[in-house]
Amino acid sequence: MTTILSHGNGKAVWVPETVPAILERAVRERPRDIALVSDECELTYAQYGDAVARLARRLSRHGSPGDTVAIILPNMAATAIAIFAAQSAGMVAATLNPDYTAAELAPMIEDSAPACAIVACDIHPRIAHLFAQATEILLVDGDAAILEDLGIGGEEAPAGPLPSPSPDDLAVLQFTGGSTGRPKGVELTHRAVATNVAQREAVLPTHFGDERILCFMPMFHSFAAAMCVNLAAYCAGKLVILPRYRPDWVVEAIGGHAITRLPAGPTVFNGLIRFGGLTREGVASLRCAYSGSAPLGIETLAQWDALTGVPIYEGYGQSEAGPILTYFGPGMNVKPGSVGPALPGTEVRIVDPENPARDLPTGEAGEIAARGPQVMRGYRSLASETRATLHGGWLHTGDIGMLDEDGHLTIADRKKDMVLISGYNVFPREVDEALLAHPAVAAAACVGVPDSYRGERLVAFVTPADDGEVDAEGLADWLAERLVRYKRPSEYRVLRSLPLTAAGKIDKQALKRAALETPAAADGEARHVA
Ligand SMILES: Nc1ncnc2c1ncn2[C@@H]1O[C@H](COP(=O)(O)OP(=O)(O)OP(=O)(O)O)[C@@H](O)[C@H]1O
Repeated sequence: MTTILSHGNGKAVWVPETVPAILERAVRERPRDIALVSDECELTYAQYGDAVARLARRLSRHGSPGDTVAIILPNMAATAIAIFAAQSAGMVAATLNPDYTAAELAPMIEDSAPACAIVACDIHPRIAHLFAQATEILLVDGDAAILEDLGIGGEEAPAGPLPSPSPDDLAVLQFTGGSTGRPKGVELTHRAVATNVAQREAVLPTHFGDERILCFMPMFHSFAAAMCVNLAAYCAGKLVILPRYRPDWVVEAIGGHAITRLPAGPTVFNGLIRFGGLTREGVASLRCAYSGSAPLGIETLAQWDALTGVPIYEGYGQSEAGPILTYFGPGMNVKPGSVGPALPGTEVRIVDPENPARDLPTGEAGEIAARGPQVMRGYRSLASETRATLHGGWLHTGDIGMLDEDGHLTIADRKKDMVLISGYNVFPREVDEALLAHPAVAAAACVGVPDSYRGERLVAFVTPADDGEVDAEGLADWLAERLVRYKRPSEYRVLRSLPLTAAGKIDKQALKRAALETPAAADGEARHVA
């Protein structure tokens, strides 16, 4: 059975009840269309569906519905196949970052307690000891090898259908990006994930059977799972998978595959602008780009627009929310710096961070709370964190933001990144934006560190644009014209590049650690100005 989700301007979209149903529709309606393209393979929807069914059968032999399947693969077609296969077998897909060290993966594997693990051959030797004896390990030596192993394209008859999981069963165990601490395992049901795909569709409609989507964002992360893997299957589009982000590969793939949709994080848009290989003609096939997972600078948006003319729609969410809560879409009055209105079926409130029962008025900054079908069931094995995050169906996001009179949300910062200087709340993101607007700055991030006099102070990290020079005094003068004194950093450090998390966000934890070290730290040159 399918249901209809009504949307602001009256359009109705299909709401799948489970995640496998998304792929099943594409297989049924577009069997001969190309579904997946990677370095090693090109699969039609019929072959994609067949590969998923065969792998699901194999997984079912080694585990039961409700068991977890750990998927530790780089970006490749097998990753998408493995996710759908686990879910089609009624099991729970847990995608883990293949670049993590064994020590980083250990707690996630312990929390997942996987019945099966699908692991890349070259990664396996260094993590083999983390799995329990009973875990069945399927090794993957490239897309071509796994497809051959599954018998895809051979003479064998296609595998028959599998029993469907129910909407309230768990579909995904999604580990958070770890930007603010140890990654937490978020439990999402089929209903949460499948409804969230339809909610996104209601705001950002696709053309069924006529989309080409580029995937270079890490597939283990919730953004790529939603905006690449599930989005492509929902619209029966072609998913072109790159092993990772490299600006020249991205530019080449956009032209070579006539890509229509480009999901990316802000650091990618920045990188592509600076790469210099983008032309209007080169991106003529793009209908739009999607930004999410971290703040898109107003400056980046303006530069991208001037260079390409392609709209970027920005949204906001977190792994705990299926993962999307808000998005701008075509036909909306897009306001730079804002992340759009709540998706249909989603409520967003701003509450007092000290007293979550108290709503704050329009325009006032407070903690973002959200409610909707996409919200998680809870964190795996972290009952007290779950109780602290979910109250009566409301997800307390740990992000600070405000709503305007149109119901559009603006993110000020993460609660954990907010800094208290001489009794004033300072959002480092506002200072980052002001620094980014300086023509000599390519990237900027400020972090708070303890200060015996002011309580906390800000340390700014910047990278120079085009390998030029950034002058700390110049930056201080620039900010003096734009920000009140207490918001200005007390120290500036210049780095060749800013550290990124595995999900491609600026790693503020690493910067905090660097800020606490002696000023003449590692990679950069430190200059005190106040
Ligand atoms: N458009 C956006 N603008 C600003 N911040 C965003 C945006 N989209 C997402 N974010 C940030 O990313 C967070 C969600 O990221 P994710 O679920 O990957 O985990 P993480 O927060 O990076 O890691 P952890 O929860 O482990 O610290 C949000 O809570 C928010 O802080």
